[in-house]
Amino acid sequence: MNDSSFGSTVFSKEGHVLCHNDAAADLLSMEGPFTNINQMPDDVQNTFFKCSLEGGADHSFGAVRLHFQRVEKQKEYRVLLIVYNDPHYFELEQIINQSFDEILVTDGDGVITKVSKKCEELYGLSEEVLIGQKTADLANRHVFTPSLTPVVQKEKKKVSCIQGTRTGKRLYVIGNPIFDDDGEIYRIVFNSREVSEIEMLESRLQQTENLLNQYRTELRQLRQLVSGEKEVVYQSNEMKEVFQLAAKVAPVDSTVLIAGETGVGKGVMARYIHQEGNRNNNKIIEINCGAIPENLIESELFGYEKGAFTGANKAGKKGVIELADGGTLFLDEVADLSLNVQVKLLQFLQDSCFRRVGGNEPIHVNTRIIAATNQDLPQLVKEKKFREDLFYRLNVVPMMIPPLRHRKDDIAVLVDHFLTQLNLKYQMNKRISDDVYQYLLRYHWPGNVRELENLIERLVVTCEGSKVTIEGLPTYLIDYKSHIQEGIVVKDIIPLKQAVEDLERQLVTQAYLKYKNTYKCAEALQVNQSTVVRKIKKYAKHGKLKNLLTEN
Ligand SMILES: Nc1ncnc2c1ncn2[C@@H]1O[C@H](COP(=O)(O)OP(=O)(O)OP(=O)(O)O)[C@@H](O)[C@H]1O
Repeated sequence: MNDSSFGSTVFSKEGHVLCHNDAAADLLSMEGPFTNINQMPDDVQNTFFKCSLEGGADHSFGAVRLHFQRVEKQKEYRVLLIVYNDPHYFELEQIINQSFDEILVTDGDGVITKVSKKCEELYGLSEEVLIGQKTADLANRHVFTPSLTPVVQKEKKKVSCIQGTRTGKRLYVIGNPIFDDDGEIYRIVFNSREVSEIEMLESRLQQTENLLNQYRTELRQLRQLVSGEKEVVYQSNEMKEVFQLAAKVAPVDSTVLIAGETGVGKGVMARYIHQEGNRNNNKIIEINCGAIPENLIESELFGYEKGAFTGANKAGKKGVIELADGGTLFLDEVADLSLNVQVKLLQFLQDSCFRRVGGNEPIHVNTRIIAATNQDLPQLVKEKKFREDLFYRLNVVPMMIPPLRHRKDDIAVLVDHFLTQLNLKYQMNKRISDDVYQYLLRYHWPGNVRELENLIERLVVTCEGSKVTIEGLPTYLIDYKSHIQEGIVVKDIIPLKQAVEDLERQLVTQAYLKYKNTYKCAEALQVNQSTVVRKIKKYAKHGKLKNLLTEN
């Protein structure tokens, strides 16, 4: 006890000094040996009595700190006084004891030099009992097993394990070596935490993450509502494939030609590609080539020099190709461009440079082009209404967005998405009944996603109550269902296989007679174009189809 740099005194509960070391007398500036608490200053005595009542007390005495601790000894108790002359040590002691983890420190040989108060809870042994013991002996006595000390000593780095304790707890323990100047282990610090606590923290973390995701979604929806920016949702395998392609083309500068019926989401896709690409710090400019009069579209695209034509801005004007420099230009309805403008666009795509209307100077820009059309461009090329060379230039990466009726798996997610947005927008909480979903799934959606979006808005706004039911549906949706159900009239009983083939042949032949184009047939029959080609081959061996194909 006399070797310690701390002052230590042990009292009986009545205040008799049972023993003390020299440092205690030194630090308290008292003549030793002292025999009773009443020989000490009043404030020290008061702290002693406070400790007796409460089990522990701290006190500052001049430059030193006193720490009283009540130690239960069978039927009586004793009070231990520890005097620190180093306030930092006292502070460290407090920090260790406040730590959420149990902290146990050994020397390089595994002899415990320090433990935090939590040890009693985890191992069922007090600080006084544990200090001075070897972790290997404690492991042998199953106070905790296995001992991590030999592993840290061997590995000489941070290691961890799961320990069991004699109190029946499971601990996650991390052992960290501390080295002296010679690179030898001088201390090992172990941090232990109950596994159930970790599991509880994990589950809390999970709950917090879920909440965070929910807030993120709400924030994104609110942002979209405020900025008008639209989110893209899809579920079908068809759209998954389209988006995989979009993810591949987004980071490169290749020109993309997006084909698809009106309202399928070609504009949405163009914005998605721009947003996911490297140009998203710059803007995407969208222009509907079909909505601008033919005599204006050239100057709109390429700009004009001052005095280029009567009525022009005196200073001249930049066109959208120039304005989108560094970003993306989305040419919607590209098939509507006149042949003259097509030539100029082709030149730009080849050289990345153009001349303004009325200008001679070539202007170089770095603008990515994404084009879209709902027309059959190869057919327009055949009819010489669209330049073949421009078609190939635009069609570097072709992308086809299927009509909604060919990807019915998207309908439910789109409905939910629009419903959430509209509920947010109109501060409502409307839901859609299951039978309404069935009608929505059956319908053929000629106006595609746009039509669906508009219908949902109409239903949300006009339906009474919190649920949209079939009574609120427009009659064309209800009638469409009955049309499908009535379908084909059976007059006679024939083998099913033969009936199916007959019907298939008739439908394929009629469709091909009408459209003379496999893509249009596929659309009318609501199957893939490859299926139409296969069926035509199958049924063309004889009959009308054979004649038709030989005529062509
Ligand atoms: N996958 C989707 N997720 C969410 N909204 C979509 C999706 N696809 C389309 N929409 C919505 O449908 C509407 C029509 O989309 P968009 O204007 O992009 O179609 P489009 O094919 O470019 O039509 P058009 O041929 O008439 O120009 C828009 O309001 C768009 O936000």
